[in-house]
Amino acid sequence: MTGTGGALVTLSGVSWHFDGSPAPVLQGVDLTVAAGEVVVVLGPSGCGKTTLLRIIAGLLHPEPGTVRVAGRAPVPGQDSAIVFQGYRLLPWKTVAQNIGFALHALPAPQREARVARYLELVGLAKFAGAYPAALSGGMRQRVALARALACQPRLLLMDEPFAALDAQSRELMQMETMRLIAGAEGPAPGIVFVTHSVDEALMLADRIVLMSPRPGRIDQVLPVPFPRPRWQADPRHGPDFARLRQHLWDRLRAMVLSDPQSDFYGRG
Ligand SMILES: Nc1ncnc2c1ncn2[C@@H]1O[C@H](COP(=O)(O)OP(=O)(O)OP(=O)(O)O)[C@@H](O)[C@H]1O
Repeated sequence: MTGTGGALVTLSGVSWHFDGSPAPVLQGVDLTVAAGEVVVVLGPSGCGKTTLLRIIAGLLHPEPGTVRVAGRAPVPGQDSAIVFQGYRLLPWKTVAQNIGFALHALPAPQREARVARYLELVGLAKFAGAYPAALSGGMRQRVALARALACQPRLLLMDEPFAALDAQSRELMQMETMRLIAGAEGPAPGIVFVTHSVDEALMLADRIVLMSPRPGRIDQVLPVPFPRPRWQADPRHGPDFARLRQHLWDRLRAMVLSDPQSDFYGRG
């Protein structure tokens, strides 16, 4: 799962300014993501993390700057799959239909076989015919993850996917996600994962990209050295975890307290 192979994603000088907004959201972002690498983007609220994901997905075109996924400008829905915080399942479709929704290009027998395989992988085979309303938050997020993985994307974009879950479900989903990705067919996808949680970043990332507030720039990039699978040799009680955690918190606190636009300005 560490970053082997060439760059899957390359961002060069990426900036973004919403029409009518007083300041740019992103400025001069340079970033690469290797095939199979997990890059976690961490930063204060409003620093442009979701905007960055939308640019990598090809939903927004940077101005100025370039983005390449596997060597070309990204095509939405073709070069990546996205998992959102709010699941975005279709309530009128069953679990199986939701997972198969993006697989319409496959002939029916192949589509059904693939849906069955991913239902099995996320442990929801018994719920194939259920509707999202009948599922818990954790189960819905597993369906959303299965739907994304079933497309066998080379790039998986995850936008605070577990933020709405309770603490136990959140930790189980972090663990499950790493297991599912390792167990999915084909080469492991590159992952760009957005979060506010320092601990989540440290448990999931090969590298953490720490962003500064408005306009969002890369403040620093930290390699995370803990071996995988991380829930077996749990690094959370070791001194290296505590040191990295402290470093990230100190930096986040300093950036937020010195940001004149932050609600916390002047409290430091
Ligand atoms: N469509 C839009 N038009 C104008 N401004 C926008 C639009 N979408 C987002 N913004 C603003 O751009 C900034 C960055 O938004 P973005 O959602 O990318 O940040 P974020 O880091 O993901 O935020 P959070 O951590 O709170 O989810 C915010 O100030 C937001 O209010």
